[in-house]
Amino acid sequence: MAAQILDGKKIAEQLTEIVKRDVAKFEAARSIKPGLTVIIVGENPASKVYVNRKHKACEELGIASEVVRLPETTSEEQLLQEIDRLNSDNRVHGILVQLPLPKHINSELVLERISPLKDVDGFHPVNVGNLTIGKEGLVPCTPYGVIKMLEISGISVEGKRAVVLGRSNIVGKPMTMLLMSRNATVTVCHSRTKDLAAVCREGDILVAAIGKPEFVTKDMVKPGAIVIDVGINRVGDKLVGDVKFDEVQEVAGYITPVPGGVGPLTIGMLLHNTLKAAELQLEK
Ligand SMILES: Nc1nc2c(c(=O)[nH]1)N[C@@H](CN(C=O)c1ccc(C(=O)N[C@@H](CCC(=O)O)C(=O)O)cc1)CN2
Repeated sequence: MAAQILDGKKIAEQLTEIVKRDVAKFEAARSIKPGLTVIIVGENPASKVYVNRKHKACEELGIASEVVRLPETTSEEQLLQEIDRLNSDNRVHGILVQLPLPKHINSELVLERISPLKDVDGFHPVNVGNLTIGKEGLVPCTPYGVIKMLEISGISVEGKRAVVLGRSNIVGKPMTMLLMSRNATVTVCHSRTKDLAAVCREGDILVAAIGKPEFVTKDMVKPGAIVIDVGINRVGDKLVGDVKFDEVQEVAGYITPVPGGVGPLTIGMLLHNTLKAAELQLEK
């Protein structure tokens, strides 16, 4: 029997409704609007689309949104100064620097400059450290979106064998922590793992985040498994995930498509994090 498709667009709409209600409650109680500032450097066409979507989503939810557009020639120092300015502006609760940055700018340095309390991407070492010790404050949006997708779909990870394919700081590692703290037994595998297919086949849950188009094939999936595809790869004019959808859906129990799977939840989680950041700053 073909897998049940987890429809990210529908689930993201449900998530947006929840965040919208929470933002309204916050504003009524505090008389403050949560505020997000997104910085984009350069003219990357996909980045421009994502930044516009974030701005629009904020407007729809009652979050104050500002986009700082800087030219490709912006120096690292100028960008750091802009972050310093936003760090000390108390109307700005969340700061996000859209990635990728131009090659002459050190992304790590830039992301570490954002105040951990305003780091709505959850990429700052302080937030990474908190997640590692089981304190979920500002959590990276994509893996957090996967968890919300499973929760909203009524799928529990408790006690399940989960395999995370990919060990990036942005997805693989935080995904592992989030699954582990929800009592899944997690194996992380990557490009150097021996007998990768056999390891992947152990997963009741398989999260593919390796950044290789259609890498996961049918023989790598346990029958009935929950297959979450985090990959977004452009191949020619087509968008494909890390999973070979057509053949894997024949064996999986649940599967996320690309597009229309995990991607749409990323922006919902960003809005959730913006509200969370505003709450954290008011607690201080
Ligand atoms: N600072 C950050 N930069 C980037 C992040 C991030 O989380 N923080 N992630 C990506 C871009 N991104 C959000 O910024 C993002 C990517 C994809 C989607 C999405 O909804 N994808 C759709 C397909 C969209 C399309 O047609 O192009 C899907 O998967 O269905 C949302 C947000 C890199 N930079």
